[in-house]
Amino acid sequence: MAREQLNSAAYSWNGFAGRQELAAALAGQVAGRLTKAIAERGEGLLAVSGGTTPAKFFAALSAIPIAWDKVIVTLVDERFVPASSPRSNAGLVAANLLQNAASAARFVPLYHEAVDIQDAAASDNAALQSLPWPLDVVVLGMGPDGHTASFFPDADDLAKLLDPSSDRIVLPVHAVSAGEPRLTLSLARIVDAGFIALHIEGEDKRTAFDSAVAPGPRKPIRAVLDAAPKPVEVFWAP
Ligand SMILES: O=C(O)[C@H](O)[C@@H](O)[C@H](O)[C@H](O)COP(=O)(O)O
Repeated sequence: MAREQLNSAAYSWNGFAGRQELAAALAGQVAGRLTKAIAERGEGLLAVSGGTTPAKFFAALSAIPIAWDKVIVTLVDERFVPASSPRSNAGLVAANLLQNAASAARFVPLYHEAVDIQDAAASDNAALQSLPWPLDVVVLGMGPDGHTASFFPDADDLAKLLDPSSDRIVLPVHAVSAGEPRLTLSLARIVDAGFIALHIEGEDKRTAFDSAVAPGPRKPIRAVLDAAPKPVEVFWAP
């Protein structure tokens, strides 16, 4: 497996020659971590991101025959739209990950009808308390602006979203650059995960990542790297 290993205290770089090779490798890692969690505590808790990057990874993971009936899948973040919307991360996960062997998993969405995003976040926060925290696996994406989850640089209350000591599970997000209002897991819950992967593809994302880890104004992805108690595993392909 042709991969480029670059390490630092905050992250471990796993570079792949192609996106399909990355998808197979990341899916294997995630499946292995979930299987270990199931062996150790009887269940596995996985949070995945949406967007345009994860589809190949989701398809590869969905086909791996682990004990999916003991896996709970939720979202790192969600747009404030119903699952029927083409913008829905729940819809993306349903169509690409909760298929094949993985169709046996339990899915916990973030979106539900609510008066506004604050109400939706508050009821999510209550509902998700009962999940078997901490996350065993979280798979993050990243935008060219260095956002991850829904930690957009122009978000209202960004400091609250990035507070590593927050006791919140789900927070509301208002950010002009995000498009619609968002629901996001807090940074505190994300960095508490047993395995933190960052899945990025393309030269623009590599440039954005290199910029985010270089000295200079701190971008949201850097807040995650800084707060994570163990190196974040970065998976990248051109
Ligand atoms: O809801 C979302 O959009 C994601 O959770 C978000 O954090 C995503 O990972 C990045 O925006 C990258 O998105 P792309 O994969 O589309 O580049």
